[in-house]
Amino acid sequence: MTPAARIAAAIEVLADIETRRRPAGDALKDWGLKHRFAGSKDRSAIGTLIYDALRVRASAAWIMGEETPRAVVLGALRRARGMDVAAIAALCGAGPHAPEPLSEQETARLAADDLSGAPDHVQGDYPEWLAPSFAATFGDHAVTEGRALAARAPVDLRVNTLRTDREKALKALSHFSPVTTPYSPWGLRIAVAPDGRGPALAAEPAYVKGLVEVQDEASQLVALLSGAKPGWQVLDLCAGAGGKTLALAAMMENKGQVFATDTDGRRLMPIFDRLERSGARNVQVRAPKGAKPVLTDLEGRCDLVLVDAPCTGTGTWRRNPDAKWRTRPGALEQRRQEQAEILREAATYVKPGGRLVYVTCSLLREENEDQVSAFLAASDGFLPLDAAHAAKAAGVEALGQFASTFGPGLRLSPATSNTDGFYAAVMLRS
Ligand SMILES: C[S@@+](CC[C@H](N)C(=O)[O-])C[C@H]1O[C@@H](n2cnc3c(N)ncnc32)[C@H](O)[C@@H]1O
Repeated sequence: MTPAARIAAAIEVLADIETRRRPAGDALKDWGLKHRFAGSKDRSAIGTLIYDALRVRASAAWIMGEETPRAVVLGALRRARGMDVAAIAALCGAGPHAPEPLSEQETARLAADDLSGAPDHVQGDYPEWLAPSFAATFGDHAVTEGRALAARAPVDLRVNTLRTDREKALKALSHFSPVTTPYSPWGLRIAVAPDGRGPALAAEPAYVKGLVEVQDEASQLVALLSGAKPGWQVLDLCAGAGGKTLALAAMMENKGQVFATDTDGRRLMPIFDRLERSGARNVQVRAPKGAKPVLTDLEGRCDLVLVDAPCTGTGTWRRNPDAKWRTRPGALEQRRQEQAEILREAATYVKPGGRLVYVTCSLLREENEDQVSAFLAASDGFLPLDAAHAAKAAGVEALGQFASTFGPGLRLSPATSNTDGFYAAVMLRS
């Protein structure tokens, strides 16, 4: 396919996403099935363009003066790709499968690229319904944080210390030119190519042999902050596919026990292969059994309970630009209620002298500091550990600079720590 035909295809797929409210991945897959002549490079280029368009959907539509899929894709070529109007004009109308030629108005709007007068949520490319939460969390930095969340993310890997060390992993992956991450002692970072393609890791020997796992640096850091030690009894209450579970097992050097559970058994499915690959042998997966409790024996027994809570996922928009527009306004309140319930339950498994660590991949204070403060106010016997202290104790003193000013815990974000957005608070039970 020509570059112009790929743009026309991206407009078509974006129309499908918007009119049928479909996840981008599903719409792209369907398009590929119906257009078998398109090769993997074509599909990847179309997908990258759609994700770039979703990153800057609001600002692209604003500069174009309309919200049609065509306007969003053309605006994104300008705003996300930095193409000038002549380059965009050269693609439109270039052959039978290209988008229609630019109109005079489109040419003028692309040339002006004018965001003056746009509200913060448009300038920062986040949903209007989240504007009050962004303002409450970031104040004057809301646009900066939104823009950083609208950028592409690198691929971060966690070196699995059960199998190797960072030097050896760096060598094994040297053909991808990885660099070490600034904060996590286990982190490697690989830049994505200008076409948006990341490294093909699934077939990479270092990955297949479990030397590395894909995990954003912030996700590694919140596991590190938990302070898990060899020999501990640890409950990973919202284990999902096991990203944090694997990091905890490595921190514990396979000594002690990690209990990994999740109310959604399907989400736990990938954990079994991942455990096998990683060489983690101290993890017991407690899959849900209908209404039958599966954790009763752990009540009051755990040194550490990690709550990697369900959340709006605002911190991961760099990797899921689709999600920022698909999340509905009611979701924040629903997540808040779930988080409060999970925290109450999690507290029952912590032994006296043990710790409860609350984590989200959201940046919103309603899901983070406010949630933890409300839990602490309502529960006897838990005290927050100062964030700078927790960071120092975990060997990542530099994270103290990200201590929250709204309450307990610390917050990482693309704009401040150049990671995904995460929040973590450590609470100690007396
Ligand atoms: C942020 S995800 C976990 C990600 C995972 N820890 C990782 O590192 O890959 C949150 C998980 O919480 C689970 N969840 C939701 N409500 C729950 C509850 N009441 N108890 C336990 N898990 C719950 C969801 O099914 C989801 O898998």
